[in-house]
Amino acid sequence: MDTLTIALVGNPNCGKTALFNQLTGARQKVANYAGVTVERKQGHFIAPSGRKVQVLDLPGTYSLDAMGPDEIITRDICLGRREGETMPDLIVCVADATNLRLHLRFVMEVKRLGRPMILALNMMDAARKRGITIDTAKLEAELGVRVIETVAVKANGTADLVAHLDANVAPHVPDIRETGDLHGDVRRILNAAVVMPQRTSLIDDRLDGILLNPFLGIPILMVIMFVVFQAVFTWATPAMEAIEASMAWLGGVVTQTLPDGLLKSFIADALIGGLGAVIVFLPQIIILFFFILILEESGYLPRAAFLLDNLMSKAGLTGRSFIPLLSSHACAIPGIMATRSIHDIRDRITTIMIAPLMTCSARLPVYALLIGAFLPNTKVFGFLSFQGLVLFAMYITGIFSGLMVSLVIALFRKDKSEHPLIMELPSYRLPHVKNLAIGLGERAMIFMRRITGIIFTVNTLLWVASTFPGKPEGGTLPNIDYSFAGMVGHWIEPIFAPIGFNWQICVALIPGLAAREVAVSALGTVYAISGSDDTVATQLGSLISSQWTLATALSLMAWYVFAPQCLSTLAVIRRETNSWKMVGVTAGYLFALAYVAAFITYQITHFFVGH
Ligand SMILES: Nc1nc2c(ncn2[C@@H]2O[C@H](COP(=O)(O)OP(=O)(O)OP(=O)(O)O)[C@@H](O)[C@H]2O)c(=O)[nH]1
Ligand SMILES: [Mg+2]
Repeated sequence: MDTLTIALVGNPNCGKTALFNQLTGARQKVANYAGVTVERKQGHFIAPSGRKVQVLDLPGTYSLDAMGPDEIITRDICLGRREGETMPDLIVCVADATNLRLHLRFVMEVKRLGRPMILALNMMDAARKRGITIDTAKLEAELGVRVIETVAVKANGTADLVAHLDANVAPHVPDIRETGDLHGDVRRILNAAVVMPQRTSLIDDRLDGILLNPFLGIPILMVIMFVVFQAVFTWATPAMEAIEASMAWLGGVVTQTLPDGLLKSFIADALIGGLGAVIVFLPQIIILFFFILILEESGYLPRAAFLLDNLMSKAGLTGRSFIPLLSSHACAIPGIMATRSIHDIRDRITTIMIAPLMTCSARLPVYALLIGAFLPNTKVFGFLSFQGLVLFAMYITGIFSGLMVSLVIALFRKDKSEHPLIMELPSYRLPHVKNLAIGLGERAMIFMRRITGIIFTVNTLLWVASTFPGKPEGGTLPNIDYSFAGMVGHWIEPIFAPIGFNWQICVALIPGLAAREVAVSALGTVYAISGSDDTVATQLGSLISSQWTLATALSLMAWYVFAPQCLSTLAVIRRETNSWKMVGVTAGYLFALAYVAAFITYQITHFFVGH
């Protein structure tokens, strides 16, 4: 069968990726703000007749003027001018039906390319709900382009589009009747084909009146963040206890049934003690992402950017840095990739350098372990979880440090030009329960894949290094003290003694360089191996709380705010900046800050608490 290649182009946030996912069954990130997609993505589907349709999803652009790199890339791809890229047989221009005034301009620009195209009039559900009536036939006639209605977030919302692509109609090249007056053309077409309701979206205006209110805006933002971290601690408890209990049960079974030896040690110490220590945090990760996904879909996030713009520009950051920094709270890697939308190179470098300071979800297990083990589970004012408050403070510390570092970088900058924030505020939208469930399932899968992938691998290596060469004749200490890992731990301990880290933490920090949560599994393994042979340490929290001082725990938390304990982040910095020097500078300053912050935290706590 023949293959049809189509490219999805359009303004940001019109639903290209949602359409792409719906067509191809992919799971690319969709969110309700501009600039979500930063890399071209390819996929395909087989239409009912057996025809293969190759689909290309592109980053959104506001125009095709050769202004910025994104615009040039999109235009070149449409025209088949890009090396290694086949020219699409058909351009599917996607437009948001609720915002045609803006989006039609882009359609007209695509038309001028003189390539075969159709218009996917997306978000028709939202347009109908708002009382916008669009006469598709008229629109088609006025535009001279085939128009197909779509709802990219509904199961069969793309049926018409698929049928059209399948029908093997000869691709139609629109007639270019240049009037030269884009505005005039758009106005004429809108007048002919679209009837807008008297008032557009009362709900949006009302909500913005409250959420963007100069006095209420920031406090509301604070309350929202606050609630998120409260929920992470309070809602997760039952599920976490259930996982802990099953780990303990499993540990019991293993100790009773397996004979002493390497296999038993591997299962009990590395798998149950090590991986089990991380898996416990799955419920908290899910709850955190539950809120992140809702915030992303609702359209609130760009409003938060608007509220914080003033603060950010005082710290020398541009408004464009907001979305990359925000994504970095899930993971710094997509965050750093999202900096591609920042055109000013120095702004971009600053954003890349501070992205690792935003608290990514891999830090959650580390913080949650330490907070849960060392800080009292008390209520403040009778209803606020103290542990939730501390977690909130950890996130704020990350953001605040990022702003401070950016301020310092700005001091060294000669060019003080400012870039005002120009950002479209999308409509508010209720998240679809089904999409939310799919999104959460995805996050759970990613977490489990990390556990069975990198965490398992690195942790197994650590178990080997902690088990061999084994206890010498007449050795009195636990096995691990004589192992390779134990030797290395004792060897580097003096470097970390001033910040209160014992040798076990030193051992855990090394595999923890691969990924942050590995430190938790590594501590689990190290303590499980050190423990007596007939019990399996399933409660890492209670174990460390009896062996470490508060000063050590807080110092390790401070360390984790800054330390670049993630190889993938460093690799992506190298890829995005194409410079090892940037990797060195970023890793260097982050390690230095980590050491200083941990040192200060340790010494101060030690001084006041005395132990
Ligand atoms: N109600 C409704 N919402 C939609 C529809 N299509 C997409 N959305 C929502 O619109 C928002 C933007 O969708 P995306 O697919 O991320 O948009 P995009 O065009 O890929 O955006 P960029 O990657 O930033 O260029 C998301 O909140 C989607 O859930 C639709 O047909 N109806
Ligand atoms: Mg997209």
